[in-house]
Amino acid sequence: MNPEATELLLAGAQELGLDVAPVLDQFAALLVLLQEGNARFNLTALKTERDIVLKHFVDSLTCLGGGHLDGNHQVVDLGTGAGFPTLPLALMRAELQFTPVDSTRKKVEFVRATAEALGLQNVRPVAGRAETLTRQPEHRDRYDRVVVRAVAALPILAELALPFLRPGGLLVAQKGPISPEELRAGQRAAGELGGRVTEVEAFTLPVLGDARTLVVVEKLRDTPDRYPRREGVPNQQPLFWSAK
Ligand SMILES: C[S@@+](CC[C@H](N)C(=O)[O-])C[C@H]1O[C@@H](n2cnc3c(N)ncnc32)[C@H](O)[C@@H]1O
Repeated sequence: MNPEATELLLAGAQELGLDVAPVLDQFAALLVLLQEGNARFNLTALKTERDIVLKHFVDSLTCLGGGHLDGNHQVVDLGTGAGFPTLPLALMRAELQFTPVDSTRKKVEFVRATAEALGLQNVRPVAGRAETLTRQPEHRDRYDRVVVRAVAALPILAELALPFLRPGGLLVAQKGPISPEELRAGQRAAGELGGRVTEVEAFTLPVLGDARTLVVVEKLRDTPDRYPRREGVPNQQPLFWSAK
């Protein structure tokens, strides 16, 4: 990792109250693996070290804000893509057990190989769509937390994520700015699925100052059996929301 990127990672994490120094070598290794992976199969649009450090690594670490992931939790990362936020979070929090999920097999294989290369014991990737995985007993009502970054609008996330959670579990959604309409639809969808939006916290990304929102949804009771609807329907017909 070049000196500027190293400095930005340390400073960005510090702004979040985190010290990445003990795992700096692993972050540097992750950067190389990501760039190699990108050269083979276009995994992420971010190519420069500066962008990867700020918009993938530091951005992923903002999921630790508010302490919602503190503890020994089983965590699904819904729509992990090239491993975000799972990989940065797993480097920082050995006590969290991650199940990154993605419908694209080549991305899941990349995350598996990368976690192994980094020596991460707490990452067990799974390929599949959330709509189908949450119909399987080993994934339904099982997890303490779902984290998600940059996957879908809140009503869609609620339908895809809440079935993974046990009652009492939390969905922690890291998003850009959220419109009042999306939030209202998300609140109604959460209620329909057995949950409740408990927190909406606007903040800015360290160094860059981009607007972000952390939305937390608590699962209060079992999700009705009719959810999630079949593959693709949550995206095509989001609950309580027609804006796309
Ligand atoms: C824009 S990418 C975001 C990736 C990553 N979370 C990040 O922040 O860089 C969205 C990912 O979600 C996955 N995805 C979308 N809908 C999904 C579903 N229903 N089940 C599983 N994965 C899904 C896609 O395959 C894609 O890799």
